[in-house]
Amino acid sequence: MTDLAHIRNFSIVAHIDHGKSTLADRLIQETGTVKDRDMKEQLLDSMDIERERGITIKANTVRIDYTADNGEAYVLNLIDTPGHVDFAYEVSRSMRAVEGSLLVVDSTQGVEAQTLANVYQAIDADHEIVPVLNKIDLPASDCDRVAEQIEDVIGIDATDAIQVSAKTGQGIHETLEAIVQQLPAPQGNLDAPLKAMLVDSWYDAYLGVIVLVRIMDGTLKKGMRVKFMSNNTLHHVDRVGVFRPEMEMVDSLGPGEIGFLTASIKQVRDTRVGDTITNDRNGTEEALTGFKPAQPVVFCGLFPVDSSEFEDLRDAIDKLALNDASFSFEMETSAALGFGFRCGFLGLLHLEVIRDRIEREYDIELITTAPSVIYHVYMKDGEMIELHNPADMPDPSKVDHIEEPRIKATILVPDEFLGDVLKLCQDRRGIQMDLTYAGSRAMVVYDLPLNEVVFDFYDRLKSVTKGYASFDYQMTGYTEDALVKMSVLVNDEPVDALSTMVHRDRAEMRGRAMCEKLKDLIPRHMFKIPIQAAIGGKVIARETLSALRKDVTAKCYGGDATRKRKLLDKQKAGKKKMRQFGKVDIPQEAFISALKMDS
Ligand SMILES: Nc1nc2c(ncn2[C@@H]2O[C@H](COP(=O)(O)OP(=O)(O)OP(=O)(O)O)[C@@H](O)[C@H]2O)c(=O)[nH]1
Repeated sequence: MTDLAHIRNFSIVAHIDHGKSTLADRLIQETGTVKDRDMKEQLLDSMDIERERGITIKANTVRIDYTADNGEAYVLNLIDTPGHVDFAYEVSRSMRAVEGSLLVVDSTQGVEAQTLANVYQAIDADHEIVPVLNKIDLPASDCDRVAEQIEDVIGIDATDAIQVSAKTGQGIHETLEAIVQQLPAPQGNLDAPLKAMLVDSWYDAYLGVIVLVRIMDGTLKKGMRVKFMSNNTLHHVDRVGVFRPEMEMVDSLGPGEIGFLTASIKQVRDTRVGDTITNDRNGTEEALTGFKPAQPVVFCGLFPVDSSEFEDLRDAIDKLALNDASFSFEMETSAALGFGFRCGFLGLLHLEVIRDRIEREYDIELITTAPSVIYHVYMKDGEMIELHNPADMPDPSKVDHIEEPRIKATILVPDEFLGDVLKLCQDRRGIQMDLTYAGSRAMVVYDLPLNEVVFDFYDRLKSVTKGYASFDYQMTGYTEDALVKMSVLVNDEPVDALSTMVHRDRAEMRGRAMCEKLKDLIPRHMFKIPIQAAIGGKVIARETLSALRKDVTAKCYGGDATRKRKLLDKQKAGKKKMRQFGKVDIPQEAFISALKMDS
């Protein structure tokens, strides 16, 4: 157990790609926590998928021993937090477990939307904040400008900001000294009953659920019985340890310390993030406050391309859910797609990550239906229905009104792209709330329907600003609007998986765009195929795909039989990725591409 005065707990807050993981690696390396030869790049991004995408998804933790220039030995606990907007909730909970933050800003870029969102969370959690200007090895680095920006936009003193290159190691020693000197030591009472915060939990195939904890008061010991206060469940603690970053068992953890416990817990769902852990008898009276479970906000259907893989998909989803309490699912049947699952996610990135993992780790090809938000449908009889799937929309004649979720979006963008950003937000039914400047960058705040953002807003934003805009959002609440369900009929058969909720004023435009897209995406068949968009019984847009005999072998006449066979095989493989609707084959990518808008 380490005495409180020699502990420093901190997190690193940054915009995506500003170098948070690289800095963490360097701190670990500089202190000899990991031997040089064991050092892999981006040590804390443990999942392959994270490494490939270069984003940190799960909050990770490491305990670092550091002997400071004053000769004293300190224990530094770093909790690494994710940087993407979907995981804002994970950021907020890990913030509560530490007393300070390093605010990392890329000195070639400056403050971005997620810098702001994350630093405000740190300020909310009463953190002491140490500004760090990273990437000073790059010629485009401009520390004075960025320090000024931090002061102007965030309002914290950046005169003593540490200048760092996480790449070369310059400034790392100064960063470690600042952690020890500027961040406060944790407080806590060793003699009080155990009070520990459940910061995070995940499933490990060997040890069961691993629970990350921050000890507030008292002692957590191996062999003791503890109570999870939210549901009064009792558990026998069979291991206590710390991350260095690999697991190291210890006998106990005391106030201010961060580590983990295992207690033969089978499912992540049995551990609520933010819960208070105490002794089974004579425990603490007061639980920690302020935590709520993460709520999924984006829903979509996942169906196997090959319907015989449904059981494999169920298995994959069950396993993924073991480790991800924020991912929800239930079985769904679609007339068009057969058996599958309706799944809920924290946001689009979360959706993509889960989808990729199913495809890659479990080798199941998926059809993903259009993402949808949760609508509140108020019926004339006073009932309110939460609509997760446009296909389940009740009879409109019985509906009184519909409410949709809205968000407050903050976008930071260089001046020259401002016009395009305003147009994009306007086109997505946005209401401008604020527009300010920080140097040559504009900060715009918009009130937008979440529905207009979940799909391809982020992609569009990146493309109209050549990647220079940054974006962050928060849910604000539900408001009523003129929303209708638009169905799509291919060859007169409704394709339920393509149903969407749209604003009445835009339905026609959307319907037309969707029919045109589908016309390009669906291959020609031997008969004419009408493609229609409809609201209720009324067709609002129509395209016709003309008939064609697609003879791919025509150009190989008289020729080489193997080439001919190869072409036919290739065509067969292409077919596998299609689904039949009535008599029409629709390729998998149509379900997503048809919904992308060009505005
Ligand atoms: N030249 C230079 N490149 C750096 C430095 N620090 C980080 N990088 C590079 O910047 C990119 C992003 O760094 P990461 O550490 O992955 O950024 P991050 O903030 O952790 O990103 P997320 O984990 O996705 O939030 C990587 O390609 C790094 O190699 C630096 O000091 N100098």
